[in-house]
Amino acid sequence: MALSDHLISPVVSLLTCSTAATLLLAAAAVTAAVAWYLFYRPSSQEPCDDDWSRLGVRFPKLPITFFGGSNFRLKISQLLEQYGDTVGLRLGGRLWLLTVNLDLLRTIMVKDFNNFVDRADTLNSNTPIARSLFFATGNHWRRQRQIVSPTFSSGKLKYISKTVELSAKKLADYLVQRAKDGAVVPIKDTSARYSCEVIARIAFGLEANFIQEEASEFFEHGKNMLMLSYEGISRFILMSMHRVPNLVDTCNRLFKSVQLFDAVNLTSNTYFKTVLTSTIAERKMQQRSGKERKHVDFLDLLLKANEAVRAGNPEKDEEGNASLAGTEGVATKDLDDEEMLGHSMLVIFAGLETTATTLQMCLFELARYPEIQDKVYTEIQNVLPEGEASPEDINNLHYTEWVINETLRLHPPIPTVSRKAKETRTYDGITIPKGACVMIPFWHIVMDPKIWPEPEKFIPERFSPEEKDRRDPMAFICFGQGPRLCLGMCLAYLELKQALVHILRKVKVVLNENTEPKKGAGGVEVKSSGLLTPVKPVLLAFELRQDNTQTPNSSDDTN
Ligand code: HEM
Repeated sequence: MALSDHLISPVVSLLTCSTAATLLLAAAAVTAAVAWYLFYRPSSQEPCDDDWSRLGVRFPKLPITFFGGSNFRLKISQLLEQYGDTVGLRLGGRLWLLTVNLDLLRTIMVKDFNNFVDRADTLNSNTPIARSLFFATGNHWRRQRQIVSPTFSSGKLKYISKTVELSAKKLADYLVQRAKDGAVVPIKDTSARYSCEVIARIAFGLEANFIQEEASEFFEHGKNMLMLSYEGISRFILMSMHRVPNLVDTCNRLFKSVQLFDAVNLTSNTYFKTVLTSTIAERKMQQRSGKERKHVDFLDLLLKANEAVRAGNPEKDEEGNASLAGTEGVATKDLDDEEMLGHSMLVIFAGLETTATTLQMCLFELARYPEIQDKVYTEIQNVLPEGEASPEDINNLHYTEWVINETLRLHPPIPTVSRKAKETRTYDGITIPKGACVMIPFWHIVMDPKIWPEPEKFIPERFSPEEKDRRDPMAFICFGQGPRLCLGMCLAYLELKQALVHILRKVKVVLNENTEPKKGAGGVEVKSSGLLTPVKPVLLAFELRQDNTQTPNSSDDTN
């Protein structure tokens, strides 16, 4: 299911501190057991619902459950195999349309976007992040997206490119050191430190040094901002109680109104509120005094964009506007302090895990396929053999980008997204009723052999211009699609390419007897749902590429 369904679904929202967590976890487990007994028994043979039959959609006659040994991905694949590319379901008391039909997805995500602006769930939280772009609905989303989109455009990236590069060099130096030590590297943690450092620096201008530093409050709170650990229980309860009408919506309203449960870790919320509130206030004062800062960051850009809205002249930017094409409404009110805070926290949350997972899996694939790594290295040597990598140089790394895309195809960090229908609509005989949710499993689309021959193989050339022209663009939607596309896509490519340039110039990434997986042992086994997570932490080894015996000094902090 969607990120919001898996990670922040109502019951994930249950817990905010460890004592309460233990009690509530126990209560949730008992509730789940009772619910399981009352609403779903594996022996039950009676049809669970036929709502979808009059809507022109095929649907399973027996209740669907994701428990009792089944796993989410497998179940979804079985359903699609059995019923075709579009299947009607009832889960958590809601109607869900599961579809991998690319024409229908184009209609939902792009052509008729105005009827599918919202994702399936909002965040059960009373903290600022719950009001941010990812979780906003309808006109609240439109207004925020219009204000923040121009600040994330590729044109604006030139302001922050040098700052990203600084962290990429530090990452490479760190790996050189590990190569000299002969140590294996828990690459997810290292990649997460890199992406978190980049965000702290480019988003808020903070003097972050997370790559080398063992303990960092910002990094720890960034990783733990949302209560991910209760994901399993939330799914268990929601998926099982399919017969309770409007269960999810009722839980959402209840948990939010009683204020007992919060999907956000409140300690992390307080930490970020303190750090970010003072940073925002300081920056506002600087802007009022007309002082120009040496290094521009996203906060500066956001304050300017907000000021423009207040002055009645919202920023225009070809990408920002294009990303809102086909939507209604214009931003007439600037972001208030709470919204600024929420947006800042969202950038940390949305940018940290996704980019770190992609870098982790990309380095693993390069270690697994040394000949592909050699090609990336050769391209880097040809395009920018040494010195600084400007955004233009980075744009010319075509093969490197194919490798990143192939990594995203095989390992999409967010494997599923969702949409919710505002009104009832019929497309080609399929009716999606008002309030129904659409489940879009990317990982299923990107493994379809009709679209991607030999889908399990890592073949970067699939993304050459000729191959791309032959394919429906909806077949590769790992950043989403339409006006609600990932806001940080250009930034993610910049971060990933800068990291690869500086790492591969200095070291080779390899698998050996001490790595996880070991050399020749095949792929990485991942957990079946939610954000893409390997079952065992991936450990990679690095070898010096040339004379890197000197103590690294390339990353002197010039900020
Ligand atoms: C490889 C890295 C990344 C991947 C694969 C990724 C993927 C996604 C996906 C699938 C969505 C949902 C799109 C949809 O519903 O159509 C999304 C939304 C979003 N992403 Fe990313 N993302 C990445 C990096 C980032 C970064 C670096 C940032 C910001 C710093 C970011 C900020 C956001 C935001 C704010 C949204 C919500 C957009 C909205 O609702 O309007 N993402 N991302």
